[in-house]
Amino acid sequence: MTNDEWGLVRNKLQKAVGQNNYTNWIEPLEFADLKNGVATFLVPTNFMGNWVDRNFGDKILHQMVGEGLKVSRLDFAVPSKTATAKLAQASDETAPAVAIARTNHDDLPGAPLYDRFTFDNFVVGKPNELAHAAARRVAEGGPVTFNPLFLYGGVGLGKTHLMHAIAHEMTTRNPDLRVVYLSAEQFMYRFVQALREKQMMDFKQLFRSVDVLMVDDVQFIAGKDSTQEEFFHTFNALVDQNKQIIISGDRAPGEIKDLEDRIKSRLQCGLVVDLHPTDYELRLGVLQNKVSTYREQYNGLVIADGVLEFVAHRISTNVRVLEGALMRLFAFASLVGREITLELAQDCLGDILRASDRKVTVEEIQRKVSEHYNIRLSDLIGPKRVRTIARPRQVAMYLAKHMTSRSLPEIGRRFGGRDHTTVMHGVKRIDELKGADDQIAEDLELLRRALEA
Ligand SMILES: Nc1ncnc2c1ncn2[C@@H]1O[C@H](COP(=O)(O)OP(=O)(O)OP(=O)(O)O)[C@@H](O)[C@H]1O
Repeated sequence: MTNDEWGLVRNKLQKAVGQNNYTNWIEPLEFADLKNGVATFLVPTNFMGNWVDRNFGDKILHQMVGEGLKVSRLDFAVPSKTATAKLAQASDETAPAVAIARTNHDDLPGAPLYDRFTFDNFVVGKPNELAHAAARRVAEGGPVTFNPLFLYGGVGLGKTHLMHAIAHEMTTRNPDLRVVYLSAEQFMYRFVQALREKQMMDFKQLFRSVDVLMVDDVQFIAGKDSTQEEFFHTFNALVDQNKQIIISGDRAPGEIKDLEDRIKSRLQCGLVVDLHPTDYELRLGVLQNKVSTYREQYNGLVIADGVLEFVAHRISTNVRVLEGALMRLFAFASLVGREITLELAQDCLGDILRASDRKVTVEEIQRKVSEHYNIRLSDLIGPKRVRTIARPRQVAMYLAKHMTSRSLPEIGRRFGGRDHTTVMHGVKRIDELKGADDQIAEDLELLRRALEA
C-alpha cells in the first residue's frame, strides 16, 4: 500500500468513525508496510495499538479491502520494538489485531470472516431467536429449503455476525465447500473492476462457481442499475443450480427503495426473517457473555454488582454500541486501576448514555406502528388517505414529534415528503383523540413502551 492509498483509506475512515475518534485514534497511526496480507502500523504505545485494534480494527480492515488492497490482518507495533517484534514473529504485547479467517479457496472473491462471529458467541434472545434458528438450519446444510435466506434489521443487531457464523459452520462441516461472503458494495466494486478490465466472463464464471453466496447490506445496490442487473443474473444462475444464497439488508426486501421489483420478488421467495431491536434480557445476556471474555484479558478487574444491569437498561441503541461501552469501561478501569463501579460507569459512559437517551428514530417508529396496525410500511409513508392508513400515520407522526428531536419539516420529509403543516395537523388530531378515544390512548401507550424497550 502506498501512502496515497492509506490517505484514501483514512479519508473513508474519517467519515466512518467521526471526527473525534479520527483525530484521537486514526490520525496518529503511521503506516509501516503491507506484506503477505499483513498491514503493519506504528503506534506510540501498546495501549493505543490494542485500543485501535479492538475498536476500529474491523473498520480499518474493511476500508482497506474495499479499496482493493490484499490485506487479511492488521498488526500494530511500537516503533522501538518493531524490529525485535518482527524477528520474534509478532510479540504478544502487540497481539494481532483482527482475528480473521478466509475460506479454503484462494481464488474466491470473498471478504474475510471474523473469527469471533460464530454461533457460540451469538447470544440468543426473543428478538433474534427466529433469525438465529433459520441461520442454524441453513448452516447445517442438507437440502436447500430456504433460498434465499434474507436477514434484515437495524444497525448493529447481528446480521453480519450471523452470516459469518453460517460461513464458519458450513466450512467446518465441509472444508471443500466454496463459500463466499461479501458486502453488496464489494460485489459492485468487483463488477465495475471486471467491466473496466474486460474480465466479465471471468467474473461471471467465478460467481457462478460458488456453493454458497452471502451478500451483506444488499440495499447498497438499490438504484445502481447495471450492478442490480448483474446481481439478478448471478442470483438466478445460483438458484437454478440449487446453491444456497444468504442476503442481508437494513429492511425487508419489499421496503428497499429503488430496488428493482424483479429482485424484490426474488428475495421474497425464500425465508425473510427480521432481527428485532434488542430487549433488556438480550442486552444483559450479551454483556455477561462479553464480560467473561474480557475477564481473561483484563486480569483481576472487578465489576461491581448492578453495573451490567445499569448498562443494559440505559444503552438500548444496538449491540455494537453496547459492546463499545463495555470495552471502554474495561479499558478505562484498567488504566486507572480501579473497580468498575456504577459511578465510574456513569462518568466514563456519559456521552454514550446521553446519545442513547435520544435513541428512537422516526424509521423505528414507522416500523413499529406499521407492525402494530398490520399495514405495510410503504402505505404508512405513501399517499393513501383511507382512514385505516391515515390514522396510524398520524399516530406515527405524533410519536415522532414526541419521542425524537426531529423538527416538523424533518418528520414530514420522512413521511414521503409531506408538508410540515400536515404533520402538525396529525399531531394535533392525535392529541385530541387520546383524551376521547381509549383505543388510541392504549395504542399510544403500547407503542411508546415497545419503542422504549
Ligand atoms: N446476539 C448477539 N450476541 C453477541 N454479539 C452480538 C449479537 N448481536 C450483535 N452482536 C455483536 O454486535 C456487533 C454488531 O453486529 P453486526 O456487525 O453483525 O451487525 P449488523 O446487523 O450487521 O449491523 P450493520 O447493519 O451495521 O452492518 C458485532 O460485534 C456482533 O458480534
